[in-house]
Amino acid sequence: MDSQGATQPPHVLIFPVPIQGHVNSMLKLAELLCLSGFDITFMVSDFSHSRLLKHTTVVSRFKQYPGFRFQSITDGLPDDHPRAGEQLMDMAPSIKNKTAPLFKQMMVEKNLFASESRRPITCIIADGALPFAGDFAEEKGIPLIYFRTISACSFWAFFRIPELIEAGEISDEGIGMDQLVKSIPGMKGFLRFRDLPSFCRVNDIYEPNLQLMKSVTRQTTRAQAAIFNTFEDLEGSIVSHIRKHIPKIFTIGPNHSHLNSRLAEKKADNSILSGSFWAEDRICLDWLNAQPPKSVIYVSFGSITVVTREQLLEFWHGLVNSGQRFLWVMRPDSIVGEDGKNQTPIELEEGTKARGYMVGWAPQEEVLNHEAVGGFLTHSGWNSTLESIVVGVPMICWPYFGDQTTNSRFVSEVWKIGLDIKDTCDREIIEKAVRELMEERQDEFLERSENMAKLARKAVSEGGSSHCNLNALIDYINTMII
Ligand SMILES: O=c1ccn([C@@H]2O[C@H](COP(=O)(O)OP(=O)(O)O[C@H]3O[C@H](CO)[C@@H](O)[C@H](O)[C@H]3O)[C@@H](O)[C@H]2O)c(=O)[nH]1
Ligand SMILES: C[C@H]1CC[C@@H]2C(C(=O)O)=CO[C@@H](O)[C@@H]21
Repeated sequence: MDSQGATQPPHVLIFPVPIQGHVNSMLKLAELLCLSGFDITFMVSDFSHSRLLKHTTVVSRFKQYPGFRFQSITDGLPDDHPRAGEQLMDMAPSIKNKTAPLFKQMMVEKNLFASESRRPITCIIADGALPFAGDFAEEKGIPLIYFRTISACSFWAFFRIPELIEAGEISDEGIGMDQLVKSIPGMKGFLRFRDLPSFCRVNDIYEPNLQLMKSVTRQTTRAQAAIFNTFEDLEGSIVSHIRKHIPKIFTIGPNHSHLNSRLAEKKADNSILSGSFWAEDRICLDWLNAQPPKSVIYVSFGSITVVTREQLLEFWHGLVNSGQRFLWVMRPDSIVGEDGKNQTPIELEEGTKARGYMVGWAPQEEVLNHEAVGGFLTHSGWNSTLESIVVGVPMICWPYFGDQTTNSRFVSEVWKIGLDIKDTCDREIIEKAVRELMEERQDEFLERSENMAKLARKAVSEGGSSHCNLNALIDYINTMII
């Protein structure tokens, strides 16, 4: 045992990219590790910290774990920066130039967050999209584990960018959108160019975001281990390809469901841990209570997607014309472009009054778990995808960017639990897809989705793959202080 003595547990620094989808899954990880008695310092941007304080109960929730602390740091962007849509990528240089040096300084000045009751940080679990955390860990000789908040399938596609470029599959001349991609083992025969992560859609292979994603993904291999928010029955065959490059991988997901399962085992309060950056409108649950089972399609495009008014109207017409009930999340900051002067057509207002309900932000995990919900029109963010999978809700995928274009192909072609309407935004296509998912092929989609849900729940129950892997991860982190 080292000089801190046998009594103090490992002290883990958890550091997500400060955006909703990354903070959510890493907060769940934090509570999972708190349950095993670890001390945790959770590093979060000032912006997301203030959102968490305003819209969630994280402070009282984590009070039950005396070894847990939040530490906030700037993301380098002004407060009024939108942090959504195309401007999201402004975060990469601002984190690199402003957050990274400050992080280093803070770690040194605060003596790796050591105090009388806590060891200095014994292990860093950093978001894999934060390479500077890896630089710091290497420089100081602190064990590093990268946590990937995206799916294994999209990570593997990102990982193969050098081979895709080498083979001319991402090229300055471009290849056909429907051309099958050959350079990704495990995805031959169904992955088309259009299903690659959206950063691959370039005319110039030196395009900065493509190069950034290429290097960010490849540097994952320098960590001692990686954690994926997925489960073996879902993505084990893809993970086995990644293991050839990163031998120690812990698949412990779906994290949100794993947390519920561990809390239930401990007979602790297993209410949902919300990390929402917006106020959750809980009245929509009352509206859902009044709807028949599996009759509502839930519509949400996550925290970053923005749509033009034109696109919004296509969705709206498609939903109203489908004749199905819908619950639609429209974030206050999610409509761009147009001047907003256009009036909403009267038939849409009437169709919405009759069968729809709109909110600014929903308690999504609860909504998806509600018996009235029978489908999810989603942007295919990885958390949303997993949250839908766990409760057996089939999806219509309308990916917006990044990993989502790959996730949606796996939903439709590999797991066959939904439809992929990427690269279209047309009221007739939307209407047809909604009818197909909610009526014509509902039984077929529900059957496959429910089977996958059983596998997900098995993975996070005692003896399941994710459950065993989390135990192994905890043992592994414990060995770091012996
Ligand atoms: O009304 C809402 C809408 C969403 N959510 C939650 O917000 C999270 C959204 O996460 P995700 O579905 O992953 O989407 P993004 O917010 O877009 O997440 C970013 O991070 C993900 C994880 O890396 C990536 O998969 C996405 O592509 C990236 O955009 C989920 O936990 C939802 O439950 C709510 O609680 N209420
Ligand atoms: C916001 C994008 C940058 C990082 C995220 C990501 C990752 O590798 O973690 C991939 O694609 C996007 O969804 C995210």
